[in-house]
Amino acid sequence: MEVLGLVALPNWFLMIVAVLFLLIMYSVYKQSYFWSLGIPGPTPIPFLGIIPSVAKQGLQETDLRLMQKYGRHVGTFFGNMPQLLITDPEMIKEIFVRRFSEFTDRPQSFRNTEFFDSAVNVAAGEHWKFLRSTLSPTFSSGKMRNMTPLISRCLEKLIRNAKNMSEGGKSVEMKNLFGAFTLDVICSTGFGIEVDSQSNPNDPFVVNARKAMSVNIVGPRFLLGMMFPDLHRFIRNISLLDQKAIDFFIDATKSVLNERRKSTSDNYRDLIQLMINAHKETSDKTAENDEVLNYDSYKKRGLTDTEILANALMFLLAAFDTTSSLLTFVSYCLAVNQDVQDKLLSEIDKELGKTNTRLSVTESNIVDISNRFSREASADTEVCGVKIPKGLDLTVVVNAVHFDPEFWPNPHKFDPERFSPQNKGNIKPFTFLPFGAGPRNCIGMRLALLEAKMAIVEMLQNFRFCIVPETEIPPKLDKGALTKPANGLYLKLEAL
Ligand code: HEM
Repeated sequence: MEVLGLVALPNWFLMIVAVLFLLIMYSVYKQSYFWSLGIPGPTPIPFLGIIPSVAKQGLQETDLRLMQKYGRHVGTFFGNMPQLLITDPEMIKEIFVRRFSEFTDRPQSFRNTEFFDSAVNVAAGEHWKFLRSTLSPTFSSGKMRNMTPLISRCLEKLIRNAKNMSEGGKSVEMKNLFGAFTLDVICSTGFGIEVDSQSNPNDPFVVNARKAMSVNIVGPRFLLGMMFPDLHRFIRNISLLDQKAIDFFIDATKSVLNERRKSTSDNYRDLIQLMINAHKETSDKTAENDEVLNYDSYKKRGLTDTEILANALMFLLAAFDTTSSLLTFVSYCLAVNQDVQDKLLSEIDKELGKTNTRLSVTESNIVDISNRFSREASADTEVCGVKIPKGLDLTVVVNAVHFDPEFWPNPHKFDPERFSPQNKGNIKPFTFLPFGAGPRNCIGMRLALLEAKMAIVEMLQNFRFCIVPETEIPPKLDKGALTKPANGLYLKLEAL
């Protein structure tokens, strides 16, 4: 074809230009979303939105910059997916607690293959209410206490491995050490399977667990979903996770289920057994969520095998990296702040043997292991004067709240005293959100805190955490959605 009678352009070239033009128009149309709502935010890059900035600076840094520049609610695009980022405690309270019934579900982009629709963190509407009410008693304080013998066995392996790794004064990579421990704990408390991840890294359970957990967040399937949100329902059954590893766990869980159904023993204390028995349990009445949801009224049947399989897998994925990162940062903070380590040791000596030991150090360290958590608006509405259309992804930026000097004076100081009984009352509501907020907060919080506290106490009774020349201060953080060290975290474990 000739253009203005001057140059002859091949048809294929014009076709490509036309397709590109249409694609850019599609993206500009999608990304005009926040302009029409009058919500502030950066000018999006077609198709990519904030992805280039996340790839370059990491999610945490990008979020912090956006919130500093645009305020407590910012309209952004992850690819072509609109996300309203929030750090306003009033807005968080409205969405996550007061008007929870209008914002119950997680955003569409959260959905993986159909199999995972049966997992409590993905399930929607009435199905989520049923799953949450049936699974909640599984994580009650009493059930967690029953799990302590399982955790104690993993602690023995942790200490043995820590001794081996630190032999001859060698520095120890803490994420690796605690990663093996948390994997042992979730295999044992979740599936009733004993592994020693550190000593037997080739155990098929360990190999597949690691594969299942290494999600490439900026992989092709994820990017395609973000750039073309309208295609989501067509591509959703392409797994975001390593399908072979997932299949391994489905088979392993199926055989545990079959064995349990044949067994007459009532000695099993793990999550699989608790899920098999879940419908017989009543809710933990002390749980704040029960007041909001009246969980017992939703429990109408037992869990199906698919629901047990999907949730067992989800617990594995949710428990591993989070708790091991928490432990890694606790050990780092104690190594850098020897005075706090001394104080904690004397606290442990005083409290040991008592139940419910307060370890404010652990609490202060869960600050932002999960950088973000989200809900979806079920209808067009308005919150705190901000227009929210149906389907919008509302995401709390946890690290921006936790490092906000207006809520946390001197936010980068490691100061566990902020969480002491005397000071706890000064914390502004909805500014401390390590496990999310409202009835859909982290269901595994008690298990995570129990295992983390037990591990810290045991480690401190055997070692002193010390920094070495390889210790990165402050540690460079991974660019993804979870706060973890980018290059590992090296410490010396001085035997006591
Ligand atoms: C330090 C460790 C952990 C941290 C920091 C953490 C953090 C979180 C956060 C921020 C959420 C989102 C809450 C919301 O949307 O309001 C969440 C949800 C969830 N967590 Fe955890 N978590 C941890 C450990 C665990 C463990 C050990 C398990 C299970 C064994 C677990 C299972 C879940 C599940 C199933 C959900 C989804 C709940 C639902 O949608 O109803 N987490 N977690």
